[in-house]
Amino acid sequence: MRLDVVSIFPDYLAPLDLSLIGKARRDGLLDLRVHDLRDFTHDRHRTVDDTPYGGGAGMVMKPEPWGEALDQLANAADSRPVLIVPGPGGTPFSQAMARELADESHLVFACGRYEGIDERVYEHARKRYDVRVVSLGDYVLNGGEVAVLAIVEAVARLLPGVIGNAASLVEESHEDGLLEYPVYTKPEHWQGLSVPTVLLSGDHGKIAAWRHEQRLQRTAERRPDLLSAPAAASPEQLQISV
Ligand SMILES: COC(=O)c1ccnc(N)c1
Repeated sequence: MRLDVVSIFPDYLAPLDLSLIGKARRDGLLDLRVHDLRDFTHDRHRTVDDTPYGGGAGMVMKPEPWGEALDQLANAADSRPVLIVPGPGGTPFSQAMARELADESHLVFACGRYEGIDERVYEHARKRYDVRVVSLGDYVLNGGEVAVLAIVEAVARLLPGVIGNAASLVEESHEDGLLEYPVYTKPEHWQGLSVPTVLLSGDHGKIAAWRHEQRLQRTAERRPDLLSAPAAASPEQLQISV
């Protein structure tokens, strides 16, 4: 997968050089390139923003640098890329969206700052990209970079070979509509607290059943909305106590 990120703060994306994502890049599983938007300006001050038409507070990102950057990246694409612009007014990001994006061959991320990007950039980009505005939740950030870090990690970890043991992707929260079960490791006793005995039994059937029950309990307690989704049964139907 090819990923391009355009930002006026490219150093914000440095964490993508670390850990499993960094290893995936070094192993050639991920072709991730970060670009400085100011490299697509041509004035002495490398200007990327200006005052908003119609007045109002703050500054708006100018269309020319974005247009040049996105045209250049589209020219480098083998197929129609997906352009993801993180923003509070976007489609809520989800594990399902992460899985969908993991099947794409080329993702381009535009990190907005200030009061946002001139709307004509979105219109222009739609000629060559599948444009999607994506939100991490109902809150506002100063820029799209933090959201890009989250989205790239959620997507990249689903790519073959990125996570050493693909089995660890199974039964994760949201993978099948339920939250994950509680996990334990040595020591068996700690601060007067012990590991549930079923996990020491060696009975894999009982352990699997206990873990599934725990997932249902946790989901009912923390995210009952997931259980009320059409695809899932209700707690009563699942015959669990809440
Ligand atoms: C500038 O970007 C944001 O404020 C943003 C991006 C993604 N999700 C959000 N909830 C906010």
